[in-house]
Amino acid sequence: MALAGVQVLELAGLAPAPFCGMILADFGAKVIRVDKAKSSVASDTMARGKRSIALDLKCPGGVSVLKKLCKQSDVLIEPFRHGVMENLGLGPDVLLKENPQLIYARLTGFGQSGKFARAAGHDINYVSLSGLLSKLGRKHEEPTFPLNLLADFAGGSYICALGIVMSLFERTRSGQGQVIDSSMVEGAAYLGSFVYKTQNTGIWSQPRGENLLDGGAPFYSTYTTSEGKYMAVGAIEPQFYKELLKGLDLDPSDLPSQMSFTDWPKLKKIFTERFLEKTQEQWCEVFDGTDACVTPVLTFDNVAAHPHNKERGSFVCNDEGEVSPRPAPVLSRTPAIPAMGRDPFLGENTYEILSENGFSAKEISDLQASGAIASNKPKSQL
Ligand SMILES: C[C@H](CCC[C@H](C)C(=O)SCCNC(=O)CCNC(=O)[C@H](O)C(C)(C)COP(=O)(O)OP(=O)(O)OC[C@H]1O[C@@H](n2cnc3c(N)ncnc32)[C@H](O)[C@@H]1OP(=O)(O)O)[C@H]1CC[C@H]2[C@@H]3[C@H](O)C[C@@H]4C[C@H](O)CC[C@]4(C)[C@H]3C[C@H](O)[C@]12C
Repeated sequence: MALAGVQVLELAGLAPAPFCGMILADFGAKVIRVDKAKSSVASDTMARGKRSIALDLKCPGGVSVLKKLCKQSDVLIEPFRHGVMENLGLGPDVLLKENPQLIYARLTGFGQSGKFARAAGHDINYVSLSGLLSKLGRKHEEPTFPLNLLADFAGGSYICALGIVMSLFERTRSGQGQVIDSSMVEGAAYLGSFVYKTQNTGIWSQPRGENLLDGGAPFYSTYTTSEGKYMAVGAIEPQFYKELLKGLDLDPSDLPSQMSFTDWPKLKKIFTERFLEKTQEQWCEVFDGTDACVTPVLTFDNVAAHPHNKERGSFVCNDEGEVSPRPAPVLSRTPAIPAMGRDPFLGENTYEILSENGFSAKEISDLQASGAIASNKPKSQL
């Protein structure tokens, strides 16, 4: 796999760092999640392919274990607000001095500097500060956030993973590590570059929810079908719009012109009424295989069984019967091979990780006795 041979330490966090670690694990990195020794519940629901070590970083023994692991690792991902790592004596100055090749990824909401650097926050706060939340939502409604996808995972996990991979690539030339300041506010804003950089084109000239791509246009929206399911319509270009009207059995000469936005509410009403005439399956029969850009809104229950997704194997099922998306993108020679086993218990792999990283059996039992580490495995594993 593409990241084989890369060792990553992921300090346990809520959602963005776990997904970042999972991406790296899916593509072959050896990802070690560092859990709290005193914790009993894992909040990491994206632990695929990871192992877990439990350390108490509030005690000197735990800190020195982490330092030693960092000396032998390529990447550290830390998910705490600014200042937490420094307070633990594990700031980048310390760790990069000991291992100048370390890539020290700091995945936070507000970044390492600025007024909010030490403030608590969640996805919705980061999207709001990115400017993008002001653009999301239906007409006359409050801004609507797309679950916690935009900042946590797209602007957070993915952007941070990209930073890590770029740093690994650069390190092959310079031999040096570096610090990644991955702010979810900035990651989300950066993903919104298209929206920022098209502000003067006129496509956002109307209030929120009344524009081309924010649900204002009748040909870029969702519609309810006769049995209460939904179809998604994205027929922007005139040739595709023509196919849409054909599928809906509407005569263009009876309708206002496509780009007359003052007529969009009227056109939307016509489309709404038409979509209510058939079931989702019937509309798929009409539109599948055409260029009308009309697709069913699939649910988690039927997404894996959809013929297109099934043919490509876009979803995988693990040993526990849990269906989840296959890692993307697909690399032709070194594709990701997601692990199929269950997630690790907290501290399940503490002993094996320590011994792999050069700790003797005596050192491990001393650490255990001092409370610096914890394990979910019986001592006979030593
Ligand atoms: C799905 C839920 C998660 C929702 C995601 C939400 C929408 C987000 O937006 S996540 C993004 C949050 N923001 C960030 O990550 C930005 C950067 N981080 C922060 O700003 C902060 O970390 C913080 C605000 C998120 C949290 O602040 P907090 O004060 O708690 O933490 P920090 O200041 O960072 O400091 C950490 C302290 O901990 C110490 N530490 C760290 N490691 C160790 C160690 N090894 N040993 C000792 N000490 C350690 C560190 O030193 C700091 O100490 P100090 O404060 O003294 O400095 C999910 C949320 C809950 C989940 C559910 C739950 O877990 C129960 C179930 C579990 C089960 O397994 C699965 C189902 C669950 C129901 C589970 C389901 C979901 O996962 C959740 C609902």
